[in-house]
Amino acid sequence: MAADRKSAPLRIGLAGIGTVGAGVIEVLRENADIISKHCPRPILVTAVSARDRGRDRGIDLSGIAWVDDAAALAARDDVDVVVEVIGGSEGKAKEVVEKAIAAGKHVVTANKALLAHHGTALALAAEEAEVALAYEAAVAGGIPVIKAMREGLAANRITRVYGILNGTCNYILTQMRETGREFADVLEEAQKLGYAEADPSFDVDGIDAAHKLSILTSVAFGCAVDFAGVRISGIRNVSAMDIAYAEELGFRIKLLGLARQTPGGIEQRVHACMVPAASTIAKVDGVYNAVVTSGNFVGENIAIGRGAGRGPTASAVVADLMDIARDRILPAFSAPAATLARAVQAPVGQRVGSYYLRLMVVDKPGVIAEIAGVMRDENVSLESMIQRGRSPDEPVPLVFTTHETTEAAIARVAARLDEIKSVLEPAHLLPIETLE
Ligand SMILES: NC(=O)c1ccc[n+]([C@@H]2O[C@H](COP(=O)([O-])OP(=O)(O)OC[C@H]3O[C@@H](n4cnc5c(N)ncnc54)[C@H](O)[C@@H]3O)[C@@H](O)[C@H]2O)c1
Ligand SMILES: N[C@@H](CCO)C(=O)O
Ligand code: NA
Repeated sequence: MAADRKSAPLRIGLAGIGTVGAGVIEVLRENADIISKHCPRPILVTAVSARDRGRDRGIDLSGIAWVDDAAALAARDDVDVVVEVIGGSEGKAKEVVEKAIAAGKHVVTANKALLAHHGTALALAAEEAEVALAYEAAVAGGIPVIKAMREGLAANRITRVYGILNGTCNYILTQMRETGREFADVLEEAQKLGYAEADPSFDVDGIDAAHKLSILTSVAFGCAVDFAGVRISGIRNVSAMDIAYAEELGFRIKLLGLARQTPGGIEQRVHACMVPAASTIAKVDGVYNAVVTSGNFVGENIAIGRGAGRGPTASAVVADLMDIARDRILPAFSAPAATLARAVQAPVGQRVGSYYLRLMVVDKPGVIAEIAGVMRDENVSLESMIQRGRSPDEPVPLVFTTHETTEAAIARVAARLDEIKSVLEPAHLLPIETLE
């Protein structure tokens, strides 16, 4: 019996046949020979479910059972693993995963929103049911970052993890820099390429990166997933002008997710920031993601790869299926779920670092002195200033970089500058991350 099970097919119920789901079928078919070399059990999709049965997806579904209600996949005798690639933190996706676990089926998902909101509870349920909850595709797409952190780096105390965690934003920022095009144009392109979330504001407002960061934080620091503890802002306010000034100042603008252990607790932040143009992360462009992990013995470890799209994401889903077929099942978030306590979150406003500040001002004598006075009052020291172009009729940009200061001090500066009549727009503020 045991020998039979070891070579019997691992049967998949696929919930969702969109970008990722169709990719999973494609990888399993096209790479069947290579997969069988690494894996003692064939992996077969036996049942599928999606919203629209009649849609032409360009893949042959003959011989695969169609299920109208994806949650019914859990009850099928011909399904050992439910692959959830529907998306969304609530609704059908959650029901599918919960029912699968309750029915004793393994789960593989690409759904970071679901895990960010319900990851710890689902991990607990999966452990109690003695089934896998695997989600490599959910964080940094095709990069095996969960595997690296949970296995390859497992002997380390992790002190910091950060990276480019959203392919759509990185694609948009790269295109804006390379072509000077505006944000909205490029977003449409990322959607067409299958990179963006169903609601692309999740990408551009930093929510998707925060979902992923909260999962990484849990794996890295052995705490409960705490999405509410992430401070989030996105890239909507990054303009072509800031991208050009970044270049001039020796930086690139990236949307980063950063988590680290501080004396006051765990700090989790997602925001656009300037990074040194010469740094490795600055050169990670397009749909590529990067995850940089610091461990107390290994030092710094960098993984780079495609973070979104059909092929890379499906590659990660299938790798998880292969682990299940090999009986390699680990606790979802590295530590056993029952030990994942809610970590203290670091207090807000305590970031210490430099800032980029762009103001749009009326070009008249005394403006700079007034601005410098505010900085002096708040004890914020200037590192550089760029003023170019004179125009009595139009707002002109004034760009500053500061020496090290606190987030709270720079926020007070921005609020006070907003009250100056000759400052025409709220300050465009970006942290400068030296990544040291
Ligand atoms: N596209 C990517 O690059 C990528 C990368 C990593 C993770 N993900 C995640 O993978 C998941 C799927 O993303 P996608 O890009 O493939 O989305 P998609 O919109 O292309 O596909 C979603 C699929 O789910 C089906 N679906 C929707 N509601 C359903 C319901 N109630 N019952 C049954 N089926 C339903 C749709 O019919 C469709 O087949 C999401 O969680 C997403 O965040 C996507
Ligand atoms: N929308 C996501 C998909 C990958 O998780 C991104 O652009 O990174
Ligand atoms: Na991954």
